[in-house]
Amino acid sequence: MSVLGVLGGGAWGTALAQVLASGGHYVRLWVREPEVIQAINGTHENPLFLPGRTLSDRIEAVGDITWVAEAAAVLVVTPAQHMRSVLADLPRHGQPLILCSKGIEAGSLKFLHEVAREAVDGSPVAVLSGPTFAHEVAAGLPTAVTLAAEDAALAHRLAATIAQPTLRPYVSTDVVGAEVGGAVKNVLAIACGVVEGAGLGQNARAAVIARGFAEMTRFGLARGARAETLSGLSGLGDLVLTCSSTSSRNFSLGVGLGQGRPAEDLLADRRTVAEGAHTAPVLAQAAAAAGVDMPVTEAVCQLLAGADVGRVVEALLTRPLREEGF
Ligand SMILES: NC(=O)c1ccc[n+]([C@@H]2O[C@H](COP(=O)([O-])OP(=O)(O)OC[C@H]3O[C@@H](n4cnc5c(N)ncnc54)[C@H](O)[C@@H]3O)[C@@H](O)[C@H]2O)c1
Ligand SMILES: O=P(O)(O)OC[C@H](O)CO
Repeated sequence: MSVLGVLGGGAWGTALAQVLASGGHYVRLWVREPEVIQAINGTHENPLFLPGRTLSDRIEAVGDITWVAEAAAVLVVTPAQHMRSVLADLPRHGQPLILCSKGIEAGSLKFLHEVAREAVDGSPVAVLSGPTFAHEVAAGLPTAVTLAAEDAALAHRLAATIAQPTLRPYVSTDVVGAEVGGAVKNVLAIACGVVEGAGLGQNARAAVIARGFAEMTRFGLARGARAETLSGLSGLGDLVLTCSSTSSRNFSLGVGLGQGRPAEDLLADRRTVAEGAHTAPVLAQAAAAAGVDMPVTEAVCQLLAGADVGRVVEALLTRPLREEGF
């Protein structure tokens, strides 16, 4: 068994640490919040981000990022917009990085694997993504993910390292495809939450999932993703999960928007991240730059900016008719 590093002691970093430690790995978990470090090392719990789960004593929380640098591999689980600054402090040992966050960097419009390559020159980069509610993974419930790296041998090696009886990675070399699915589904989950919050019905939710998947596919193909990745775990799989459950922070944010509550109120004071709120405007810019039409994403941007739900829905439904397809 190896010593593995995890950057980020939120729900997902903690859940990944837990499933890896339960399989026998020793995990060094870099955590920003001193009170979380104290709780993990003292009472084996993370009440702030993953309440109600007793954690393995093979997890050691550390506040000094240099302590995770020499791990056999480092899982990067920071919010997308903080990945570059966190990685800037990671000493370079050529250790493989497995990116587990979902988003696109604001400003640069870069995918996270591009951010990581720039921030940690010389480290091989992989992406882990898929339908993975943290509390279920931490509870040992069966979960399957995509693990993508351009170097197929690296992807297979990392998959063998992280695979557990309850965590089954499927290997891919389509890094862009794995990233597109995770980033776009968060925005579409907000849209599905709006449908729920505004009481628009289950037909409307299915329509948003199907047409949202069409727009995910359009964008992904334009950016070099492969269709089979987009219709796999990290794309359609995660879209279906996140668009169907209030366990999703993005879906829940959408429910609030659909009920007419302002985004700034819904986002104020929260310690947890709803990545779709950050990704939506960045994705809209990236889509415009690629010449891709993403009407559901545009609608989410308008709702986050305070537009009236009824007007946004009416505008979506009365666009010129078109053929079905991507
Ligand atoms: N929670 C899940 O079920 C889940 C599953 C798959 C992927 N993800 C992705 O994992 C990433 C992390 O999400 P999470 O759910 O673990 O987080 P979380 O919402 O549980 O916790 C917030 C995290 O943000 C960190 N943070 C806040 N401000 C920061 C800063 N300035 N610099 C660095 N870090 C800061 C906190 O330390 C904490 O780790 C996101 O991209 C998310 O989309 C989450
Ligand atoms: O709670 P959400 O909306 O951030 O979704 C969590 C995971 O990304 C689901 O795969």
